[in-house]
Amino acid sequence: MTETPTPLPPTVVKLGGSCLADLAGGWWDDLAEHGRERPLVLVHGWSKPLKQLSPRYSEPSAILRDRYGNQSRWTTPEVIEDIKTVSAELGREVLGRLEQRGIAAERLLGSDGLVSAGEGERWWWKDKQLVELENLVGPITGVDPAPLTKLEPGRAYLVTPLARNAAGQEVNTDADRAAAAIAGATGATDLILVTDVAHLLIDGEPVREITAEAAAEFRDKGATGGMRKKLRAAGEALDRGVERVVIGSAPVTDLLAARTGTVITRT
Ligand SMILES: Nc1ncnc2c1ncn2[C@@H]1O[C@H](COP(=O)(O)OP(=O)(O)O)[C@@H](O)[C@H]1O
Ligand SMILES: CC(=O)N[C@@H](CCC(=O)OP(=O)(O)O)C(=O)O
Repeated sequence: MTETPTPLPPTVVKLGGSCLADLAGGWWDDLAEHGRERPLVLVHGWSKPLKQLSPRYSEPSAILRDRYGNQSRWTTPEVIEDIKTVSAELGREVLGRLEQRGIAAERLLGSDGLVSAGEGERWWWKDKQLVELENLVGPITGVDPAPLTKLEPGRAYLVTPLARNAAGQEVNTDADRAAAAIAGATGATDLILVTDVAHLLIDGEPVREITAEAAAEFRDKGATGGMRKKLRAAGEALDRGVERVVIGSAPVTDLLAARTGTVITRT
């Protein structure tokens, strides 16, 4: 009797928009080496590429805050189009780099059946005022891994984390939290959040290891901006069964082995 092999869970790597343009050749060699052993799901951000597309994405009004202090991009249909434009360009580059190194890579929009979103917030802090506005951003309500049909060593997916809401609209989501939801839904043991800082800093000191509980405490009391989103994503990933979340910057071989960066675990 022939046995069906148990599918290998993927490694999920979130590529921060802050650093994507600067990732040098060695980075891709390391990632491809890992990709020959394990299926890869890469989830990318776009904060810096959008700023490079237009100066309006550097204006303070481009980013809103909800009543709890969480940041979110002010997203209109035009912004969704710009996200798709920069993501298509990023996709060509990332897929090219992986394919040169022998990894068959495919690009997916989260909104094409992978990520669903719920009703978004209506009240937002914009230009220091709390205003009611329609923001095309939704909280992630589910991930259907069915479009990830080829989770095999030697293959990678690059996911653009847009989502689809119940009304069928395409909405923006937070890329770190989307990566966490995808890691949970695919049974990934590791979620790697690659960014432009080597560690989480607490009181100016780099943190090597931290529990989910301590990370959540820092998130609620002292974390700001992009790191606040990452800590929120890390907590959600661990709640969904991921064993460890690593936040840091290249070299990626060390990040993937948790030899560098900040490692967050349940206990
Ligand atoms: N406590 C902290 N430790 C480290 N980085 C922090 C902290 N608080 C805020 N940050 C900021 O978070 C940024 C990373 O988040 P973000 O800009 O969203 O990156 P990415 O585009 O990679 O997701 C860092 O560049 C740093 O400026
Ligand atoms: C809702 C919301 O704000 N979404 C984020 C998603 C991209 C992202 O998170 O990009 P980084 O990885 O570069 O931070 C945004 O549009 O900026």
